[in-house]
Amino acid sequence: MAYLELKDIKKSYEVDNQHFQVLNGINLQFSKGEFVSILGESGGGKTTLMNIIAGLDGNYQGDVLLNGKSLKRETSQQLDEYRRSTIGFIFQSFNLVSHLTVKENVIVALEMTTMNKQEQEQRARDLLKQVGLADHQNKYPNQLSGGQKQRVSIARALAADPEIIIADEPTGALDAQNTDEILKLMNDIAKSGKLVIAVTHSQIVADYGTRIVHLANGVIDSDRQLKDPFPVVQENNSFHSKVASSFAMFRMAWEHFCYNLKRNILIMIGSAIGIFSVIIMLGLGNGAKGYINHEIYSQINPNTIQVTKKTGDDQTKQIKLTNQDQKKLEKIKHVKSVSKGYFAVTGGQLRQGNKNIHLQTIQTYDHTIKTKNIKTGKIPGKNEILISKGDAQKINKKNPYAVKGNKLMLYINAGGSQTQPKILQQEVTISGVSDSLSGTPAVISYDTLASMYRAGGVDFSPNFLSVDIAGGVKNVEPVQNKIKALHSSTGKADFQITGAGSIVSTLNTYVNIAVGVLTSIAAISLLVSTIMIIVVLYISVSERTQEIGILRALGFTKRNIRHLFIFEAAILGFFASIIAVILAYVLELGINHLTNSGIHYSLMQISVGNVLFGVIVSVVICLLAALAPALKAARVDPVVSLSAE
Ligand SMILES: Nc1ncnc2c1ncn2[C@@H]1O[C@H](COP(=O)(O)OP(=O)(O)OP(=O)(O)O)[C@@H](O)[C@H]1O
Repeated sequence: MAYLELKDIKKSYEVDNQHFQVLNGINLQFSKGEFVSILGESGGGKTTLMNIIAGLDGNYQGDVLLNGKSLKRETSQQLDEYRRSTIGFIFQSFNLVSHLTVKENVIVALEMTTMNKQEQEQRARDLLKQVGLADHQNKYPNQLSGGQKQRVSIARALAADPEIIIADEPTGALDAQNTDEILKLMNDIAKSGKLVIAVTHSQIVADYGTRIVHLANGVIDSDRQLKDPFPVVQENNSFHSKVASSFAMFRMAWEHFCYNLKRNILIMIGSAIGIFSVIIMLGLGNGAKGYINHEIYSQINPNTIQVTKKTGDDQTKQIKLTNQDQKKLEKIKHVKSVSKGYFAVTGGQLRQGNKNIHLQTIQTYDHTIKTKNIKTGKIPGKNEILISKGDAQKINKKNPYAVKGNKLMLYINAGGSQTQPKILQQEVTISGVSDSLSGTPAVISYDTLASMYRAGGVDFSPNFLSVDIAGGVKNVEPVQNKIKALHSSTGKADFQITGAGSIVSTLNTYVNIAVGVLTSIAAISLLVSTIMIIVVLYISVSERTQEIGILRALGFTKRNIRHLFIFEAAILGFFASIIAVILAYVLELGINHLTNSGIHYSLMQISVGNVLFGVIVSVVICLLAALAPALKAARVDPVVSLSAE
């Protein structure tokens, strides 16, 4: 049984509805150890026949049998495996991968074997030595002569130790001396027991082999045996072929990325601009939110909120809070303590000698008042009052903090009628001065105020409850929501949150909306970057059509090709995001330098989350952008791409 048999092979092309019959019933048998030259006129169908033998073209009539087994029934994956393990290619135009070195070009074929990296390196070195290129291993193809390129191509064809070497015009681009050297090498290959089939126009090449087959008008018109085939040598390889691993494809993607580094840097800068804009918008959002919170929290304690009863339609009505209300609030999760408070909207007066200070509002002490704002003195105890710096200046303009310890009369209007207002009075000592402007409430203890009302015979109940929340700011909003959800027996919501603390979350919501809008605007540049990446990857696929053809001819699967482009896109995306992050951090330094000297706050705060977001978005965008070009690359027909100009 012949090692390779062609049975009645017919092949035609359809162009513009016209039928071109190229092969019209080819019957041939080949054995191992033969060096067969196929001669014929130009356009006679020699390359077409080679593509069929090599399993690159499956669209023909008739059959190709390898060891009696039909290739016709093989799937696309099985044909990939056939090319990987059985076929080695030598092309007229060498078809080396331009961005890989001589050694890497040989290793490409070894990526599809069970050899480890070290063994691959060793075999590539041995093969290059065998073809006389030991000293040129690290050169790129464009640094080699034509003869040298063809030797690399031979070394690559031999790499996976295939049984059939197919050479399409192997000496077509070479001078006489190089032709002779390449023919010797091919003869050696046949001598080693392999089947060498060479398509040629050259009689010199034909005469070198063991057999000449002549093709004319789509049929074999002569088949001449020149010499006996070389004897078959039994070899037992320590390796066999396999599908290239994803890691191998990643390495190839990385090699291509490095080879085109300058161009890739420009692409990455382009795509980094989009990610950069999004990261700085998010960073500014964090900063703005942080600044607003910082400003509010520097005045109030965020972990204490003030709760009042809902007044219904009558806004002027004061609603008293009861012990029962206090207990209700105390039961809420994360509530540390609830204390009574009173906010006297009617205000009052402080009088010292002939000096009269009008107090717009008086509030009982609770933890919303930050002790760090008390510039001198302490929080007010029994019969003491804490006043603002603005009010203290009305007593001692030059040295307002010196009023601490002064005794004054405090008058509070406790209602009554227009003609007979009920004025309560008490001598109080200034316990301290807070660093706030006039207009902020003067503060006394709840007990002091309660005993003033009692002494004046006026009914007194708290008009707000002050709720201390445990576990930090994160618990404030949940507690606020629970309080707002408490209902009275009539089914109406009972409580409302007052004071500055209640607006923090509202403000944060507004900032989040503003950041969202700005980030969406920044995302437009991200969209532009994405379109750019898609265009670049499409161009890259077109540019690399021939490389894809070479890889497919070597036995790389469609999946391998898809991975190659996807990995390259992922590498682009990752490094683009790194550039974006570096640029964003540099801008952050600059902006914060300015804002720190202006408002004493770092207005840009890029978080680790923002960086991760940028990296992930960049990689995902590049992967999505790569999807269509990668699929296009995988679909490229190797026969068409190998003949690509
Ligand atoms: N994809 C194709 N579509 C249409 N016609 C094609 C295609 N590929 C090849 N042909 C035609 O088939 C015929 C045989 O081409 P082939 O390349 O096999 O010839 P060849 O014998 O190798 O020629 P040469 O010696 O000039 O390389 C030619 O007429 C060519 O124009």
